Amino acid sequence: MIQANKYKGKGIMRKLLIYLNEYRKECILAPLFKLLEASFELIVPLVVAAIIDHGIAASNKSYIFKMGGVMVLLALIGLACSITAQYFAAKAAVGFSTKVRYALFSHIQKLSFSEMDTIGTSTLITRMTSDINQTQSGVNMVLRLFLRSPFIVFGAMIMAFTVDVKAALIFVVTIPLLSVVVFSVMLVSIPLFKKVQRGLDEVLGHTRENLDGARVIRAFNKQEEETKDFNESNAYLTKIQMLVGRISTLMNPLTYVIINFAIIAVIWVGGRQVDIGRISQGEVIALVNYMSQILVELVKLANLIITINKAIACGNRIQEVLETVPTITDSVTETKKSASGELEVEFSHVSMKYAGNAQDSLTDINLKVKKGQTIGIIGGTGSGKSSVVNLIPRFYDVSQGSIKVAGTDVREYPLADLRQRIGVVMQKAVLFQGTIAQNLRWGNPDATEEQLWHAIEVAQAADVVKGKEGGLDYVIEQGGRNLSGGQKQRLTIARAVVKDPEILILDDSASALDFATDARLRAALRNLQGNKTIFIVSQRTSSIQFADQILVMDDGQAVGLGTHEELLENCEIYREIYESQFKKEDLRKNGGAGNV
Ligand SMILES: Nc1ncnc2c1ncn2[C@@H]1O[C@H](COP(=O)(O)OP(=O)(O)OP(=O)(O)O)[C@@H](O)[C@H]1O
Repeated sequence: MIQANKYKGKGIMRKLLIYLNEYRKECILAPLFKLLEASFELIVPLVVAAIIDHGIAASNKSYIFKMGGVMVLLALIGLACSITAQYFAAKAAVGFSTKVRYALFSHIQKLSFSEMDTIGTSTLITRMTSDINQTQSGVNMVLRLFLRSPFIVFGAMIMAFTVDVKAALIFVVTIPLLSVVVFSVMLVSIPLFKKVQRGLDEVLGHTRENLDGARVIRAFNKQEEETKDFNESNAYLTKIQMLVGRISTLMNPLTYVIINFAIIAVIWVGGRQVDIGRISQGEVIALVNYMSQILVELVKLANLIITINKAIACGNRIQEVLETVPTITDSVTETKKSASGELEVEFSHVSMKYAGNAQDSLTDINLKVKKGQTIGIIGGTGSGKSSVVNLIPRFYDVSQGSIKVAGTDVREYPLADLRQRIGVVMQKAVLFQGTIAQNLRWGNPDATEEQLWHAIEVAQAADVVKGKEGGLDYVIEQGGRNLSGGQKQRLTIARAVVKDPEILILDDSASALDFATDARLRAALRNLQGNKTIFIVSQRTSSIQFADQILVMDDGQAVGLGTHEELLENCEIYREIYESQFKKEDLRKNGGAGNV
């Protein structure tokens, strides 16, 4: 379940239906043409009756041909109506799904990290793809069949009454009986269809996870186990689908038994009416035809209701995402100017809890960072280092306390203004399909080639770019898959430098760099123009030991704050980390570390 969701369950899919507003004309014309088609269909049994009574009975060939022609004409008009209805229904349904897809995509862009964490990427992909497709076919079917099928059922009954009241009474008994069978089968199938849907979701989720982790699966030789797991969810899906299939197949024998009995009754009653001269033989055939039409339409109606149910379920799931209120909103339109003094970033009694977590991930963090300072953040895995820096650009919001950037609370900035000041290099290096130059210009579309090369030099990525065919024009493939992890890391650092932010955050982003390159990177960052404030998150003391201040994190708490020397003196955790690594570095005789 989506936590931030404010879905109240009322007005099923109502919010989605506004996306049909622009297609009102199509929503009226499609059912209208379907009704026209149905009206012509209802005339056909009468034409057949006329052919039997006046053509065959009187061996009047020209009459048979004439009425045959009428039947063909009726069929052609019906076909034209049906195609027109299909055109309007498809136009409305496709237009609807395009708009919903756009709305959903735009809404997802507004969601903050917190909602993205809670909903999950794979769920969002399902909403964007199969759920929208399902609602699209629901809208299409509703527009075409929702009026048509009941119209034919009642129309055929009324036509039967115009033929003969006594025989038509059989319809009055048969229709409810048929309805009970058809709708009972439908009622049993609907929950099973929901299970099928869930089974499909599971198979889809399994496939996605497997494809995402294909390399790890092979590396760990887990292909067989994965195939076995997949088979299990696939077998479950097959089992449920077979069950639904079996129940649905019950519908045919049952309905045909009822219809055949009804037809026998019609022929019997009709025959007697023919004997006493009240109706003709052709009219008896017309009654039989009407009975068959009713059966076909009731079955269509039951399928339609199943499709509607599925569409509503999918529509509600889409609506849930659309109704998820972003926790971080961009309500401020103008940055309030405050006297910042010399402080660039200030944490005051900051605590933070992730949605769905029982405990705070950060507790009472205080930190004052002056303009131009370099801050190192160190601590064990899961100690809260990334959480600290993620609060500065408001990827998440504090639960308590406040964070100020240049003297103003981060919540009082328009988000774009705040994030424009900050360059973030995330732990996971992500690049997008396009040339290296295009990727580097993400934060500054007007950057000159000279600026790009400067940033590349700073990020120690010159060898990477020069080594690629085309240099800056080298095309990075989707997800940066034609680059190594370290190459990606360097390019993401260069991308942040091109943005020329006031505050630069490097979240463990030099982990793939060797010590010497890491040291050169830090020296280059220090020499950047514009007195930048730099946050370096790292697990390596060598990466942060020459920072102006070092924040030591442990289990969400700041257990130390000071310079390297001060911390060695009075912070046990820092000392432990340093000593454990210092010895290793010493053994390796790595002279590159710590020269900044
Ligand atoms: N998106 C999230 N949702 C829920 N809990 C989270 C989320 N991100 C982090 N946490 C939790 O918050 C705590 C701090 O995580 P954080 O990522 O800040 O640690 P870290 O020090 O950066 O770790 P690492 O060095 O391994 O990256 C951890 O216990 C983690 O499980």
